[in-house]
Amino acid sequence: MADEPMRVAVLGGGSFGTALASIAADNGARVCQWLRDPQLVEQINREHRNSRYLPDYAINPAVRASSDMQAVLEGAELVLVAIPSKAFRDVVRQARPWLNADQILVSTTKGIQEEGFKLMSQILEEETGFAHIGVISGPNLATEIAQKQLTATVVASDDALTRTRVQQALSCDYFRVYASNDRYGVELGGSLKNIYAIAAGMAAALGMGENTRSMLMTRALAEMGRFAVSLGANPMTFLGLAGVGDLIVTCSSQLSRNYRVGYALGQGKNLDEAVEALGQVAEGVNTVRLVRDKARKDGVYMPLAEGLYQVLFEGVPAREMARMLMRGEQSSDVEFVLPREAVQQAHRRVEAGEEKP
Ligand SMILES: NC(=O)C1=CN([C@@H]2O[C@H](COP(=O)(O)OP(=O)(O)OC[C@H]3O[C@@H](n4cnc5c(N)ncnc54)[C@H](O)[C@@H]3O)[C@@H](O)[C@H]2O)C=CC1
Ligand SMILES: O=C(CO)COP(=O)(O)O
Repeated sequence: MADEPMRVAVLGGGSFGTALASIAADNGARVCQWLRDPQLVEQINREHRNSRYLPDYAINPAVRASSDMQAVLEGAELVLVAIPSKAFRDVVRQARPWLNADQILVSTTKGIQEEGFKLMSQILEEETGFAHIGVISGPNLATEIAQKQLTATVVASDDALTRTRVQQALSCDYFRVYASNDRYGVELGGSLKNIYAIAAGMAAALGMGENTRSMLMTRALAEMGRFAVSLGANPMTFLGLAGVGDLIVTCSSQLSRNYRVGYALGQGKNLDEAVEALGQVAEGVNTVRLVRDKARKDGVYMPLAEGLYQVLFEGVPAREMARMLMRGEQSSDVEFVLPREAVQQAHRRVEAGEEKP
């Protein structure tokens, strides 16, 4: 059986689902991709192109597209779910009758469900109760993958079979798959970085420079780590591709939709116009709201998420927010080395005259 090509199903006809389907087919797998739009199905099968979400790139002709979910899922060993977070649970429910416990189910979606603050692989688990569940996340701009730019991702699961099968299905000469057993941390990193990509796009549109971008990205990492700790997650995972790696790419590239939404806002568009002009999903818009609310509720200090929320939803001008953030409390560089509270206490003591030079 070792020589049999792996059977891979991809749910989702957007840019990432399409890019992943093509990688797996390049790697010799038998790939079926499910999408709703029959015209796009027809185009993928006939022209090997997805003009709606990934124009200008050739899809491996071996990818078969279909809007028949049952046909796509039956017999699949690996199922990649590349559906925006808002529709993720609905689509998994639709798929449920044709899923079975031997299959490996992997979310590729970087978003959070509002009810219960659930990540997508938790939804896979809840809806199926199966054991082989994982996520992939990392610096993976779909357009660059479609160009076969050298790229790496992380597969995260506490199930070794899931990690190994995903590595077998997707690793090829332009795509490298690293393994992690911290599913929650990897998935959380992928969702959180979208917030800061919006902020980085906005800063760029306002003419802010590379020092600013660097400050933003590094402080974003500090804030993400703080949030992870508050949720009992391991902040060390953010040192990898799914944390720092994804933060770098999405805070630096116009190919990131979150960055582009931020850029449009920085140019003076309102949120509805910016999202409308994009025509694709920018998960960070919803994530910033959910994370800001949760941080407030749990008492986690997240000034960047709070600031971005106020710009997006409260009408605070971005430049004004940047000024306020620069005048925020004096803080620690790496809080795992010097705790933030120690910096604040030292300030209080000096200001109270308790510490003389
Ligand atoms: N595009 C990228 O570069 C990357 C995207 N991702 C993640 O992948 C996830 C999927 O996004 P993309 O493919 O990029 O999105 P996209 O915006 O390119 O496409 C979304 C796809 O989902 C479909 N869809 C939406 N609602 C649906 C529903 N109710 N039923 C069936 N299909 C539905 C749309 O028709 C479309 O085919 C996102 O959460 C994103 O964070 C992750 C890494 C890279
Ligand atoms: O997650 C991504 C790249 O790793 C894609 O980012 P956008 O969703 O901002 O396009």
